[in-house]
Amino acid sequence: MNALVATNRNFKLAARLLGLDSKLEKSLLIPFREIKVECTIPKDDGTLASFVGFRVQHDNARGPMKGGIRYHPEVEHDEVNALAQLMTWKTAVANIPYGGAKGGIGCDPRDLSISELERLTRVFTQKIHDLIGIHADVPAPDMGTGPQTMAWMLDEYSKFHGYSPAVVTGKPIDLGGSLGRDAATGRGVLFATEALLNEHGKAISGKKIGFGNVGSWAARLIHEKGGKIVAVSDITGAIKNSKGIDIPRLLNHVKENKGVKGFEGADSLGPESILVEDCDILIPAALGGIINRENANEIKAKFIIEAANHPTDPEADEILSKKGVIILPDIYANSGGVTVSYFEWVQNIQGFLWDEEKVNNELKTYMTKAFKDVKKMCQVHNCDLRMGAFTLGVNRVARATVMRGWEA
Ligand SMILES: NC(=O)C1=CN([C@@H]2O[C@H](COP(=O)(O)OP(=O)(O)OC[C@H]3O[C@@H](n4cnc5c(N)ncnc54)[C@H](OP(=O)(O)O)[C@@H]3O)[C@@H](O)[C@H]2O)C=CC1
Ligand SMILES: O=C(O)CCC(=O)C(=O)O
Repeated sequence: MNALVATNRNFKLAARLLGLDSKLEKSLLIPFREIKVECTIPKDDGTLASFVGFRVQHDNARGPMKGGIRYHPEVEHDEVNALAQLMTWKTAVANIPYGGAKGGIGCDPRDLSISELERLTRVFTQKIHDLIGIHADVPAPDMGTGPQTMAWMLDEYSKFHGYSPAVVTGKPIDLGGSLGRDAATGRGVLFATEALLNEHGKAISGKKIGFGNVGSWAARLIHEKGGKIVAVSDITGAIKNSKGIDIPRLLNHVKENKGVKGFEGADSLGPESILVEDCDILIPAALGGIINRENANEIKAKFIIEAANHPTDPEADEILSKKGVIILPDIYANSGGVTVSYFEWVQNIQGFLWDEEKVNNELKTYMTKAFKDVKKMCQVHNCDLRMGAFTLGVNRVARATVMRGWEA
């Protein structure tokens, strides 16, 4: 299912549960601003290459718009719109003073050299610099981007506006990045998983996950807590060891080989079959829409923790719910990244650096509080965790919108 259709469907279900006025519902759904830019760069061989870049600013009722920048071949209009909308509800669920945005460039970063990626990032920043800003819209990394991308964005933005570290988060530490941001989404996934399992009287045991920034940090931290990771995948392939994968050794292998493929100590798997492997907890941590009506019936996990954004189609949601599978939704489960981005922004504005322990403790406090808030909405509306999170987020944004004078 198209990502925007799926996200709109979840929003509308939440709006009905909340009894939102239909005009307010429509206004909350329509993005504040959609930016589409052409980015042409000279390649290293002297030829020109053109790419399309997007920034969708969905809503700013609760504060500056916030969300990552994705470099991936599948980046397109509807997907970026859906991701921007999810950011609006996510920042509200986390109860941090932001709205939502998302951006990206349709490109395969694996096919571009470092200098080509730098030129592309600088051209993109030149095209959007007057529409982002510390109190307007604050980008961060997402798939295919990282601290280096944010360093280039910061540098290019600062040429127009003066040195402004708080204009992006997820920066290198030397440029004002926060300790703990790199691990934050994965650490938040761990805290979210613990909160859910605790409620069900269980402890961390077997899992499987994608293996980028979020997936590899989640795997590392869950492994440290005694969890058994039985299968992981990335773009190079999927691997499995039902006795548990040696995660520290796998992390070294990935560093040296740029992927999980060829890891000794696990068998290789078809990329599709990883989702339906026998395990207690499934943690999708890559692309959207991978759990759908084609595979939902085959999933054996009892819990799904959505580290990725919108990994589960609404049709799959229905099938899984009938099977009794419990899904911890993206707008709560992966909110650790944007929460520590908020801490980074606060540190930059104050010109003060927190130690990592403070970052991690604050993150745990926010994640625990958000879990309780989501659960409360589940009780009020007699709904599942996804609708609990959506009603929580949408209600907070709706209230802020009305208080700011939407009626006028
Ligand atoms: N970074 C963050 O702070 C946050 C990220 N998220 C979400 O988490 C998810 C992962 O993001 P992040 O870890 O940052 O991104 P990364 O780019 O670090 O990792 C992405 C992972 O997905 C894999 N991948 C990419 N394309 C495919 C494909 N076609 N098939 C299978 N695997 C693929 C990559 O493989 P390979 O490494 O081999 O390319 C990699 O393992 C995304 O949904 C993102 O929106 C959510 C909240 C915050
Ligand atoms: O850290 C941020 O600002 C945004 C992270 C993000 O893109 C996400 O949560 O999906």
